[in-house]
Amino acid sequence: MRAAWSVDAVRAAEEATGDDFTDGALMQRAAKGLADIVRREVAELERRGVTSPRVVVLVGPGNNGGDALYAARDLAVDGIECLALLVADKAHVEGVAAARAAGVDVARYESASHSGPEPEGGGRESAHAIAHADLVVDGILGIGADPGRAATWKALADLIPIQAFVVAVDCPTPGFRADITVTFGEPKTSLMLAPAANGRVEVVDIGIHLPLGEQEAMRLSGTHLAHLWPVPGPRDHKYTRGVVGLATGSDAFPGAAVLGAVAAVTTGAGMVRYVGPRRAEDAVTAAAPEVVHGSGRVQAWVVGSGIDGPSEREHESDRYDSAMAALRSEEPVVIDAGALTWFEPGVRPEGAQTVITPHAGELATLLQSRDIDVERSTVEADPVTWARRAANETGATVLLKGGVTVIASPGKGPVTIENRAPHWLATAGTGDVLAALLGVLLAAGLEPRSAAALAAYTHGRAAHLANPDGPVRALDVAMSLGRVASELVAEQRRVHEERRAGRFPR
Ligand SMILES: NC(=O)C1=CN([C@@H]2O[C@H](COP(=O)(O)OP(=O)(O)OC[C@H]3O[C@@H](n4cnc5c(N)ncnc54)[C@H](OP(=O)(O)O)[C@@H]3O)[C@@H](O)[C@H]2O)[C@@H](O)CC1
Ligand SMILES: Nc1ncnc2c1ncn2[C@@H]1O[C@H](COP(=O)(O)OP(=O)(O)O)[C@@H](O)[C@H]1O
Repeated sequence: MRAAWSVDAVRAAEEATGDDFTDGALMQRAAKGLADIVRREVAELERRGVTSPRVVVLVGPGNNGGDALYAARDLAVDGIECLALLVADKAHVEGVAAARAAGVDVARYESASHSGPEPEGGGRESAHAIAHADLVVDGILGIGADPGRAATWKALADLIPIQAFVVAVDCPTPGFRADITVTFGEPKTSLMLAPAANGRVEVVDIGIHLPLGEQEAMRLSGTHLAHLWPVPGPRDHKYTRGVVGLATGSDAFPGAAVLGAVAAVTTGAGMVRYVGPRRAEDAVTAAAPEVVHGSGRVQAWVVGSGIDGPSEREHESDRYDSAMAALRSEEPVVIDAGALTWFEPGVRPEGAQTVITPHAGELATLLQSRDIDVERSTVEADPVTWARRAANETGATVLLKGGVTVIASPGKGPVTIENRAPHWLATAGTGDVLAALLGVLLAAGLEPRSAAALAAYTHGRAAHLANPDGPVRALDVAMSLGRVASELVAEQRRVHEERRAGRFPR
């Protein structure tokens, strides 16, 4: 499991040390840890044949720039030359002085829009220095970054050569990429939310430690998740394994029913029941003859994929009636797509397990319907806060879909983040597959939070397996679920055998 803390919690812990955190021991420790890692990477570049790697340190206006300047000083003391470029209209004054005193070449970046004074004795440097760097330290913005104003330095990010190694200080400046992010104290949630931008995250101990249990977010390891996969035993039969009911698809969108049915059958449900209009039934039978039609006893329902919620409700169609009946059932329910617009207070029986699977736009609409003023873009900018808010407003477990999936349950506990899915998964129909997969896991008896975490992880792995590093279609993701399940079961077995052999599993 990986844990991450909120920026507020990290700042509070730093303040609680009583350190003068603009220039005290914490910053010196952060700078030393950063310099150690840059030194190691410079040596690695040399080992790979880059002679005297050119190191450029980009220095922003706040303490993040301070860390970078002190690290440049530590490197200079060790004989590693670097150019520190001040890219904002102010810079950490003591850091500039310390770096210069150690022989660092401190210059102002000349095309930055600024009115600030020249550093004493310092020159000006242009884009050329960045464009020829072998290693760039991004010390522009850290946890004080205001992403709303982050376009300021986008042009600098574009100057960094593709082959240059980039080390981000604490977290990458918005719009910058990093090969390594050197973060201080504890990992921050923002690093989990943008895994592609961070590269590898290395945590430098600066003497602050936040208690486990108070983390804001966590990501479960593949091994942990593999152990959640339900495996049938000798006494099982199809009903004990779990029957999932699908109230999905419509005359307008029969494909959603097909995708969900194929996903549910392939995932390994004990049985799949389908309830929907004739056209969708026929399509489901053609694609998945294992599916049983008509209502009946189930252990979990999936409701809403491929349903136009407002229009079905207005026409009070049979489709609406059968899906509403499923939505009102005592069994665990996954509420997806169109059915999210029917999820009003009181629709689900008190205490019944509910998982909702909105994307950011659907989550905003759901909250607006409950008089909460929020837009899609607001949710996208802070998915953790809004997933939590929705869980507490609705009493449901929220699986918020997107480039990174955030899972929140009612209460104050940490959210679970799943950030390993390939971005090729962003294609129509994959949400229908996910909802059905999740329904199967609930029907097998997993509790909502574990089922949601396992479903999001399995979904991403299935996309990868379907076509590694390339485009996927939703049907292929659905068809890959059975093979992912067998990989997870193999992982369970491997760990079990290692334990039996007395070896501690990896
Ligand atoms: N706290 C500690 O104990 C420790 C902290 N440490 C280090 O400090 C870092 C946090 O430092 P920080 O608080 O100074 O914030 P930082 O990220 O440097 O940015 C603030 C400056 O940027 C500006 N600005 C922001 N967004 C902008 C934008 N989009 N576009 C333009 N300007 C923007 C903002 O301007 P303002 O909003 O004030 O106008 C302000 O000037 C942390 O990540 C870690 O590296 C370590 O030393 C360990 C101990
Ligand atoms: N950029 C992305 N990277 C990885 N996965 C993504 C990305 N964008 C969306 N997804 C995933 O793709 C699926 C899309 O679901 P959804 O938006 O409901 O589409 P549909 O309704 O067409 O099936 C979700 O599982 C979501 O988490």
